[in-house]
Amino acid sequence: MRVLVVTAVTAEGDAVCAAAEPHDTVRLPGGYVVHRAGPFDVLAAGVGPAAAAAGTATALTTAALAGEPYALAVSAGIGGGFSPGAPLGSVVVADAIVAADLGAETPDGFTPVTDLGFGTVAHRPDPALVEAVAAACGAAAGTVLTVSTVTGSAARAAELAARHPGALAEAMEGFGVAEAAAAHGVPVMEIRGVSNAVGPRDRAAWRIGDALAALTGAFRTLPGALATVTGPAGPTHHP
Ligand SMILES: O=C(O)c1cccc(C(=O)CC[C@H]2O[C@@H](n3cnc4c(=O)[nH]cnc43)[C@H](O)[C@@H]2O)c1
Repeated sequence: MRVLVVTAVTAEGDAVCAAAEPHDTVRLPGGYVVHRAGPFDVLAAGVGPAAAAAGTATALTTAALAGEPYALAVSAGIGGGFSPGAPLGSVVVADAIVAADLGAETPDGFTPVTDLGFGTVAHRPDPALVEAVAAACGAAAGTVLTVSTVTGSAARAAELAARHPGALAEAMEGFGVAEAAAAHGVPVMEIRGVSNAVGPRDRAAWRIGDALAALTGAFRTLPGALATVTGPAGPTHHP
């Protein structure tokens, strides 16, 4: 069973690869480079949902055309944590991957695109998979928001928390990975090591090293957790 892991940057990809035995590197169309370690094919696709979707779609399409489709796509990296549920250095596993700013501003406030009659704003990973992975790595499970603008104020953090009561973290790629995975009928997950608090900008308080170490720890437990839910064949694939 092979798992596609999509990160934004190389440092996050390295943290995932550190959890498994590295083997080779594969080049994909578009200049993408996939580092293979244990069951993980790790692709640093760039920052933001569009880059994540483009990279994920390229990897999934390449694998499908080769007759070796992925069993699971995982969006992984560092992220901001909502207090008090997601402290710095902890891990969050998404039970919902939600595009928090995909919509329209109206006189009554933000309106998601789904309320306007089109699109999708949420993907929900398999609950059994979420539960098993979160339990194995000691993570909290909750909504992970995908934003195109990093939250930098208490007011915006409060607005997001009010609109998404189950939100534990925010990052910038999960929804892009999930959209591409959904288009290919491939199950999706999102796993974040918490590097900073969602709220007022405070770069001195970031704990990127701790978040990356937590990510490595989570990926060490992932193969065992997946096996308990799916068996050796991996999650159900819907071509
Ligand atoms: O300059 C800032 O104030 C700032 C604050 C947080 C994150 C950034 C980034 O440019 C990192 C974006 C990168 O890392 C993920 N990430 C990490 N923390 C957050 C967050 O609090 N909100 C959204 N994304 C975050 C994200 O997935 C990107 O890949 C700058």
